[in-house]
Amino acid sequence: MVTAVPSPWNSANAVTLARIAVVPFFAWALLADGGHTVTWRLVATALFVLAAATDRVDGYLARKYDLVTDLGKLLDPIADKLLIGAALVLLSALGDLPWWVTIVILARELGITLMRFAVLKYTVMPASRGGKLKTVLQSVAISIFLLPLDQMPGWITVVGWVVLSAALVVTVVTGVEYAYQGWRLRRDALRAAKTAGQD
Ligand SMILES: O=P(O)(O)OC[C@H](O)CO
Repeated sequence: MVTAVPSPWNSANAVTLARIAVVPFFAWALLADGGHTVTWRLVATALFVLAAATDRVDGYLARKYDLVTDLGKLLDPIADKLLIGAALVLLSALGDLPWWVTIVILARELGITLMRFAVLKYTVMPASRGGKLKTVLQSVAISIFLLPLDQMPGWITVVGWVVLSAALVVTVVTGVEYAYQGWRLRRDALRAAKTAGQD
C-alpha cells in the first residue's frame, strides 16, 4: 500500500506561518508609546499569548489530520524562536528583563537551530517532549513579564521569576540533550560511511 505524503502547504503549516506573521505586530504593540503604557502592554501580552497558543494548534492539526511534514518539523521551532526571541530582546531593551536571561536563552535557541540545519543531511530533528515543555515554560514566563507589572501586585513578579527560573533550567538541559543527540547522529553517520567505504 502506498501512503500519501502530505503537502507541506497544509493548514498546520499555515498556522505556523501565521505565528511568524504576528511577530511584527506584537513588536509594534510592545514598543508603542515608549513601551510602558498599560494599554499597549496588555495589547502586546494578548498578541503574544494568542500567537504562543497557536503552537498547540499546529501540532494538533498535523497529528489529527496526518499533516506531519519535514517542513513543519523544521518550521515550528523556528516560529517559536522568532516570537520568543523578539519578546526577550524587546523586554531587555525596555529594561524589564535582565540581558543575561535573553542571552542564555537565545544562545541555546540559535545553537540548536544551527545544529538542526547541520544534521539535515542525516535527518530532520523534531521537537522533543522536553523542548515542548521548555517552550511552554518560556511562553508563560514571558507572558507574565510582558504585563504592566509595576501596576500589579508584587506576587505576580515573584511567580514570573519562579516560572522563568524553571524555563531557564529546562532550556539549558534540553539544549545539552539535543547537542548530544546531534553529536551521536553525526558520529553514527560517519561510522556508517566509513564501513561502507571499507566494503
Ligand atoms: O527546543 P526546540 O528547539 O525543539 O523547540 C521546541 C518547539 O518550540 C516546540 O514547539
